[in-house]
Order: sequence, then C-alpha cells, then structure tokens
Amino acid sequence: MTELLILYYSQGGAVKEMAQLMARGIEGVTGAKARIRTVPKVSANCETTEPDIPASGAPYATLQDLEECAGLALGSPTRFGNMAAPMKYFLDGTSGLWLKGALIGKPAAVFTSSGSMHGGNEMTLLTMMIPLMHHGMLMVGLPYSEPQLGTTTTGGTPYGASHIGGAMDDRPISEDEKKLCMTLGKRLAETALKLQ
Ligand SMILES: Cc1cc2nc3c(=O)[nH]c(=O)nc-3n(C[C@H](O)[C@H](O)[C@H](O)COP(=O)(O)O)c2cc1C
Repeated sequence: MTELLILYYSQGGAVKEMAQLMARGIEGVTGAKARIRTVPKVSANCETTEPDIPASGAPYATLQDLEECAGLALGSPTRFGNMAAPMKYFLDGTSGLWLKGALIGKPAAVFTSSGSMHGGNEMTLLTMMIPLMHHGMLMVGLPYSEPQLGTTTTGGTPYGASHIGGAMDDRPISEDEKKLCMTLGKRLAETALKLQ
C-alpha cells in the first residue's frame, strides 16, 4: 500500500475538514492510503510544552512520517497571507531530512482556508510550496480540465485546494471546494503511484 501523508494545522476546524476530504480523494485510488497528522501549537511561553499525544484528533507528525510517506499534502490556515506559525515551525525542524535529501522526487500538494476571498489564500498556497521545493518535492496542482475550477464562486485554485470561510468563518465547505479537495488528493495519490 502506498501511503500519502496529510499534514495539517487547524485552529477552527476548516483546514481539518479539508484534510479529511483530501484523505477521501487519496483513498479513492486503488493502492493508496492516507496518513493524517497535525502539528502542535507554538507559544511564546517556553516553560510549558504540549503533551506528545494530543487529547483528540490526529496524532502529531514526526520526521519519520515525512520520510516514510510516498507524497505529502500540506494544509494550513491563511494567516496574514502566509502559512500559520505552527506549520512553519514544524517545517523549520526538517533540516535533517533536507541534508539527507529524503523528500527529493516525492510529489506534494498544498491546501488552505482563509476568511476572505482576496485575503491572500493564493499567496499562502504559493509560499507553502517554497520549503517543499527546497526539499526537492514535485508540486501537484489542479488543472482547468476540472470543471469546478472554471466555475467556482467560492474557493479552488490551480495552485491547490482552498476554502473561503467568511468573516465569521461560518461558511460551510462548498460543493466546488469539496470536489477540488478530493480531486487534489486523488491526483496526488495517482502521481505518487506513477512515480514508484
Ligand atoms: C492571526 C490570523 C491571521 C489571519 N489572516 C488572514 C488573512 O491574511 N487572510 C484571510 O483571508 N484570513 C485570515 N485569517 C482567517 C483564517 O485564515 C480563517 O479563519 C481560516 O478559515 C482558519 O482555518 P481553521 O478553521 O482551519 O483554523 C486569519 C486568522 C488569524 C487567527
């Protein structure tokens, strides 16, 4: 079985829901399986640390998860037009993998949720790609042959999957957003299988 790592951070739950949709897309591909992991919050208070195992939800990712998986889907909320600090903090701890070239040639895809339509979600997707490209990963996006990409009035971009939560973050994931999340997971899994 080819395992794909879905590594996400979510505070309000939108990116977490997108991660589950990505997993559905991955597991719709014969021979592919999703491994879902998250990262802990970061805090300016260095005297307390999060427990090793979160009280609920996905386990925290380890470097071994990245090394073992055949591909990566990376998800983060948009924060000031960029990925959230906990995800960046986790990625900043991957130098050992970079030195070994452990991720070179593996496919990767990115997804995000933002409050507003033009609040930097595409910038977040593009900048999330940068550390992955330093690792030598091969980016997988969404082509315009996916009809939802041309017609969506919510999220969905060629650079990756996106969701627009609204100012109160209370908009459900739209049908177009759902379909594009699942399609991105499927494309990632199919690419990983072809590359093996
Ligand atoms: C510190 C902070 C910064 C944010 N910056 C942006 C932003 O630049 N653009 C935007 O559209 N939304 C922004 N948001 C809203 C989040 O992207 C949005 O609520 C997202 O859906 C949260 O995902 P989650 O439910 O998975 O945590 C920000 C939220 C926080 C807390």
